Amino acid sequence: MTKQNVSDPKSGVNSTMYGAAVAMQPPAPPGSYINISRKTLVETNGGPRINSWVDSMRASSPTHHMSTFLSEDKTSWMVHHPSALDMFEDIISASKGKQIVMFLDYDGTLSPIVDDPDQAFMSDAMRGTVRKLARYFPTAIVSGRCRDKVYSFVQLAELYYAGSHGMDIEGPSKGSKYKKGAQAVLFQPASEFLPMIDEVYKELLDKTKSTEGVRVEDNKFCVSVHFRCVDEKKWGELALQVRSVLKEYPKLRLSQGRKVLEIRPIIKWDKGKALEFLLQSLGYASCADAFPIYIGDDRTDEDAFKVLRERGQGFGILVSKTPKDTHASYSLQEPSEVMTFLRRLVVWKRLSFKRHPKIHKQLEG
Ligand SMILES: O=P(O)(O)OC[C@H]1O[C@H](O[C@H]2O[C@H](CO)[C@@H](O)[C@H](O)[C@H]2O)[C@H](O)[C@@H](O)[C@@H]1O
Repeated sequence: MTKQNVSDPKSGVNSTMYGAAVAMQPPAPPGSYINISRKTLVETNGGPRINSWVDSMRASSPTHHMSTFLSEDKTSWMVHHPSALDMFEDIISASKGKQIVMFLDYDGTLSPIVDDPDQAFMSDAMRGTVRKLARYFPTAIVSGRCRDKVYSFVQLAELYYAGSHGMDIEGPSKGSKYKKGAQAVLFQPASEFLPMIDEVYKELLDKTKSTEGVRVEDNKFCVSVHFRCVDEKKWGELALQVRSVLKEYPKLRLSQGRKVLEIRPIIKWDKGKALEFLLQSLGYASCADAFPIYIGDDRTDEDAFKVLRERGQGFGILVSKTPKDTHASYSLQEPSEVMTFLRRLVVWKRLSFKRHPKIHKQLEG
């Protein structure tokens, strides 16, 4: 899959671009992701670059089924990103002697993707599984959504939450029961951008109101413009509307998720930084102690997968039915497989506690 490192001298933002974000590039291959650079954002006025926006919008959430991929592509994908269920024993043995710390994305990982973002509920079975998981492992939800919103879906007070793509982090009110010295957490590195984000949210609402099916979501430190329900013929029009707002805001950047344009501050903070921050807050700054497992389905989760690869610590697991360009080590196909994987972790831990009942009692208490 095509992949380019792009440095924008204007904003100083370096972004990895996959596929068609640069003008006149061929369309991105299925399954790749795009960050639209500020250059593309501000230096053009319609024409071919809007076409590349539309290409990248198309590539952000491919509809291709696994059966449409060449068999060598599928084989190569499964060799390089095998199922985390098939590799469960290997994952466990790699974690030996370390505390597993769980990081879970929300949409597309714990809840299925649906048309209406307000209806993306997780099942009671998934909630029960995550509750049990958090009994045995420090667990954080890391989401692009506003923290309050994702909390209202998950409803588990014992978890850590990182909302707005990691720009709004809060720990459980009672603190961590896993590690002495874990700090109480509330961290909002983009708070100075709140008035700007609020302004942009309102402008985007106004500017896009004529486009049927568009949905603008206020995620507190970032804004999502959903085009899942917008007719594909209108994507160019929507791209123009969004660009006309954003060109006035050099301190904001645009990236893409699954049928969504994500607008956020250009600060160097993302889900990967949030993961590192949470590990440190939990008292696991040293790689020797902790084994992080991050499960996510989206472009923004790649920042966290990349951090784990670079640190050589733990693993990333990509939730996807189709081959994608990813820094994750393993794959799971859909939220139901995520639930199975989490349940196996719980069962494995319970069994190991049976062999060490004293530790079990301490944790349960
Ligand atoms: O980091 P996440 O928890 O995965 O959040 C990323 C975005 O997720 C939501 O949008 C996605 O899910 C919606 C509901 O299934 C779907 O309609 C939409 O097309 C997807 O992009 C959420 O609404 C966004 O605000 C998040 O940024």
